[in-house]
Parts: sequence; structure tokens; C-alpha cells
Amino acid sequence: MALLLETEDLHFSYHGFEPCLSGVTMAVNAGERIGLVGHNGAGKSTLLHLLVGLNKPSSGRIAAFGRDYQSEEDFRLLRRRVGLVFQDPDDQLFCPTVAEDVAFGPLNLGYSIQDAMCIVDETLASLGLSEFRERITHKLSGGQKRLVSLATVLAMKPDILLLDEPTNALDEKTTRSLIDILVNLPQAMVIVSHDRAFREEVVTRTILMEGGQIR
Ligand SMILES: Nc1ncnc2c1ncn2[C@@H]1O[C@H](COP(=O)(O)OP(=O)(O)OP(=O)(O)O)[C@@H](O)[C@H]1O
Repeated sequence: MALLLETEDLHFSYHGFEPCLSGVTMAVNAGERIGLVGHNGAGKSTLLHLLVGLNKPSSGRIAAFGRDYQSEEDFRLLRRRVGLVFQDPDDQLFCPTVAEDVAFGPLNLGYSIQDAMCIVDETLASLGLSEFRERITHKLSGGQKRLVSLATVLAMKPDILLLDEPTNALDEKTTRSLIDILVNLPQAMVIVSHDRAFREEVVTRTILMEGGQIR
């Protein structure tokens, strides 16, 4: 399996706090859907945020697609290829309508408005969300917002998807749709989830975190 992303001996502390990640070494290979599990506060979300450069490690190495990532410019490039679906959709969605939210990433990547709108239509259709296209984003339900968040990330055609508690606020039927969507996507994934039944259907390998370390 081709190695896509790896970390070596990552350490991280929030400013003024005790160490949160201590020596995290892990690898993501093509075709894998890794379940990242552990108690509340183990450092799972923090690790996802480091993997896309939202926070910088205090030491250690992050490499992806054959190169090391250190500067903000490096992480800007990395964010084109690694997409993070946040735990809270309100952190991800900020445009008036669903179409504008989904178009935001492609427009930022330099697509024309016409091409971005084609991507919006394709992405929403692939997730069964076409009916939400013109809806006002902040008026969607929690579960609907979560699926639209996934659409905003998929519209950027990432090589790796990071998902933080993707089944939060989803009912059984929507969770079923999400499972079917995820297992049919080509991207490698790292998925933080406390939902055991969901993980059993989706993940191909599990990594356990405890106290900021991988066990
Ligand atoms: N911005 C912050 N400033 C200070 N401490 C933080 C901050 N964000 C998270 N932490 C702390 O870092 C530790 C790891 O938090 P993190 O959210 O990564 O854990 P988690 O494993 O994702 O937990 P959960 O399963 O509850 O989502 C926790 O002790 C948390 O309180």
C-alpha cells in the first residue's frame, strides 16, 4: 500500500497547558480508513488539527505525499490535499446558502464560477443533497449541516479525508447513508468516532490514543 501521510514523534501543547500530544508516530496508507479512538480528551481532535496545519507541532515531523511540511506555505499546499470535516459543522459553514458554502473551496482553488457551480451540483448530487442547494445554511438541521460540511470538503477533491465525529447528530437513516457514502469514496481517511457500530462498518484499521500517545 502506498504511504500517503506520516507523522514522527509529534509533540504539542496548547499555549500555557500541559503536553497534549506526546510522541505521536503514525502512518496513513492509500485505501485505508483509520478509526482513531480513545477517551474524551485523549488528543484525537488535536491530532487531526495538526495533520492539516491548524496547529503547529512543538516538535516532530509531518510528511505527506513524499515531502515534509513545516512552513505555513507547506501547510497551505497540504490543505489542498487533506480535507478536514470539523466536529462542529458551524465551524465549517459560514456562507448564506448551501451552494455558496460548497462553492467556496473550489473558488478558492481558482476554479471559475461556472466550473465551481458544476462541482457544487456534482458533489451535492453524489451525496443525495441536491434538494438543499439553495437552502439557507444556518437554517438546516444539525444532521443536514453535517452532510453539507462533508460536501464542502469533498468539493475540494482531497486525497485524504479527516472526519471528526461524523455521526454526531445523525439519525439512523442518515448514518446509514453516510456509511454507504464513505465506504464508496476513494479517499484514505482518518475518522475520529465514538460510534462503535459505525466504525465496525467503515474503518479498516483502528488506532487507540491515550493521554496524547498512541497505544
Ligand atoms: N484550545 C485549547 N486550549 C487548551 N486546551 C485544549 C484546547 N483544545 C483542547 N484542549 C485540551 O487538549 C486535550 C485534548 O483535547 P482533544 O479535543 O484533542 O481531545 P479528544 O480526544 O478529541 O476528545 P473528545 O473525544 O472529547 O472530542 C484536552 O485535555 C482538552 O481539554
